[in-house]
Amino acid sequence: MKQLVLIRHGESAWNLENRFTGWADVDLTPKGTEQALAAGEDLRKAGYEFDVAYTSVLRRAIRTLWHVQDAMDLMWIPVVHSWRLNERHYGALTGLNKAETAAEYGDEQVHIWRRSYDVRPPLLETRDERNPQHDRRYSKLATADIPLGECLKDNVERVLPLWNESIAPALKAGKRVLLVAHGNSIRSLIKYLDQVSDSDIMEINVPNGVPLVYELDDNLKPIKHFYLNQG
Ligand SMILES: O=C(O)[C@H](O)COP(=O)(O)O
Repeated sequence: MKQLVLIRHGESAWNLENRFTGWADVDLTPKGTEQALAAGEDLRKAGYEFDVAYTSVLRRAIRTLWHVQDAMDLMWIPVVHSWRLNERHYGALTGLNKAETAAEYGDEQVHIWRRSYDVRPPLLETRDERNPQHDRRYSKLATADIPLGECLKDNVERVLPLWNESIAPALKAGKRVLLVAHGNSIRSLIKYLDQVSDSDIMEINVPNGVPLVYELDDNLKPIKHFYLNQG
């Protein structure tokens, strides 16, 4: 049996302010820090161990992972940081308040932007200061790989190369994998692992800071999955 645990970062400043976040690099709130530490404590008490961790290049996920590693006394394990695990890029919606945007464009439009599988949000202009091309951490990426706005389908296509080239081989080699990422990069993995349909994935939401345990067979097909300490 192969073990993969997925954790969405703890509450961020913009989760609290109800703002579209995407690739904006906001930090955890005090509650987010508590959620991250509690996730680590719960995993430790339940006897989980990890051999390698994966996270994004965004601080809310990285700091969540740090707290989990700290609570588990696992600060020494190797960590892979990949832009491929970043949140879905929210394009020109980045930074806007979700309720105010719904009041302006309607609940239905905002639901489509937030949950449809293949409708992108309005894209950023190339010259927009929120364009990741201006950020040094993405300087080694091909321009074509740097998004100006993504739908979940784009996010799935960005996550899967990391899965195929690094995460799946680690699992197949018997490593117990901890992955701390974001609501939509985790939904992308759930969609792939459980072969969720394009319409059913719209109903799946991932809570902040609650470990989602996957037990996989030797071919990495899910045997079962469950949220730790959620019944
Ligand atoms: O990027 C964001 O705003 C959130 O992390 C996820 O947003 P969503 O719930 O609108 O997909």
